[in-house]
Amino acid sequence: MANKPYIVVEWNDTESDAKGWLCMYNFVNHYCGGGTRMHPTVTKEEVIRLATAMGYKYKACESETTGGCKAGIAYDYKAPDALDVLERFMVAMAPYLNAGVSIGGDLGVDYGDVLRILDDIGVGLPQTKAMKADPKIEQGIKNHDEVCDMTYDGFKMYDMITGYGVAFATDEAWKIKEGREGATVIIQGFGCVGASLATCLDKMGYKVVGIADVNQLLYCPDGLNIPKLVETRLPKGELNPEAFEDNYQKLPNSQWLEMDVDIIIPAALEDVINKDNADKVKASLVVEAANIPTTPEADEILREKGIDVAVDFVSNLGGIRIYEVVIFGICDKVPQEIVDDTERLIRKNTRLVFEKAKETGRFTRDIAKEIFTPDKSDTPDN
Ligand SMILES: NC(=O)c1ccc[n+]([C@@H]2O[C@H](COP(=O)([O-])OP(=O)(O)OC[C@H]3O[C@@H](n4cnc5c(N)ncnc54)[C@H](O)[C@@H]3O)[C@@H](O)[C@H]2O)c1
Repeated sequence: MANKPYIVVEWNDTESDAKGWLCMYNFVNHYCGGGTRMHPTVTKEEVIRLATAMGYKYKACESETTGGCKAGIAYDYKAPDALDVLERFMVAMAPYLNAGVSIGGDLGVDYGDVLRILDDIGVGLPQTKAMKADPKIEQGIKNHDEVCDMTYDGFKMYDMITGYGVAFATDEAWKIKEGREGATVIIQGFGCVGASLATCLDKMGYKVVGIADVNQLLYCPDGLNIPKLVETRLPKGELNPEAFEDNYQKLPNSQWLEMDVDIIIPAALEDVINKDNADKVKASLVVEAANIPTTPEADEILREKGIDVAVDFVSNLGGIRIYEVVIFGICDKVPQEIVDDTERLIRKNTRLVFEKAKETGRFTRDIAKEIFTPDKSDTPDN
């Protein structure tokens, strides 16, 4: 059983005060994958927790080809030299990237920028030697380039798949809990994940009554007009006040988790449900769209209160599953086929966890961690 990260690398920028870490939690088939985040508050511990979650996520993703990793840079992603910092970090990490450590985007880092820098510094899409020699993978990479440009329900595939997957996890968990039709939902975050998640839930008949972004909690007990809010959304996932209707209330965004609703979904930042606020949660289901949004202390409070948690590494695996199925040729480059595959997998895994929780009365995170324990690491390619 892998319970410690296999490799952690630390980096200090020579041109700025940026600092960064690459944590390779485990290699499977000499390969691992995960995102890169940039934020002033990133720490080594956070990167390790995120990489650990990636290890569990690839296991839940049924991957036989990839382990989990994560990169994090402590720097302001809005700074004028943020992309230069990202490039210098990736140059420093190139020996690992060249050996099959595949890093993508995450909070504050755009996947397109990562792909462009990887090309510029001569790495290309990170692969092991065996992958580079495999014509099927070469074709998979070409297919992946095409899939990145495809759309589904008006969203680019990568901007859609994680949010839709979280919506499927929500629906499966809610049905097993025998929750009422038209349940009310509040989402924290309206970026890539939050906007597509709200769209899919709205289409499935859930009533999205609140959305929190960096500026406020927008709340309406009768339900928000999701298509309009999505269509008018501002860059960086901000709600557009021009789309607000007269009966909408603008509340402080810290109130997102204490409103009287059936389901709350953190889809923005880490550690937002913590020891200082977990006792205020009134919902009976928390669905984790963000990575590590609940601290271990908050978990204890939710467990005591009998609140179920659909955990991050099961609910939000859409973004890594799409990469996996396209690169390794599991799905054709057909948007509906890719969405169906993600839906099948996320519903199946959510069902496994929630049915066992119902049967045993145990906490969902404990069950999920048992079922999806990552494999012990093998080595990087050399
Ligand atoms: N993008 C993906 O495919 C993907 C996949 C898996 C997990 N995740 C995780 O989901 C989360 C969101 O990712 P994203 O890609 O949607 O990010 P994003 O940058 O597109 O959007 C972030 C959203 O959070 C909001 N926000 C920021 N600070 C806030 C605050 N204090 N209160 C309320 N809202 C706040 C922003 O206004 C924005 O709406 C992250 O934890 C990320 O790691 C993303």
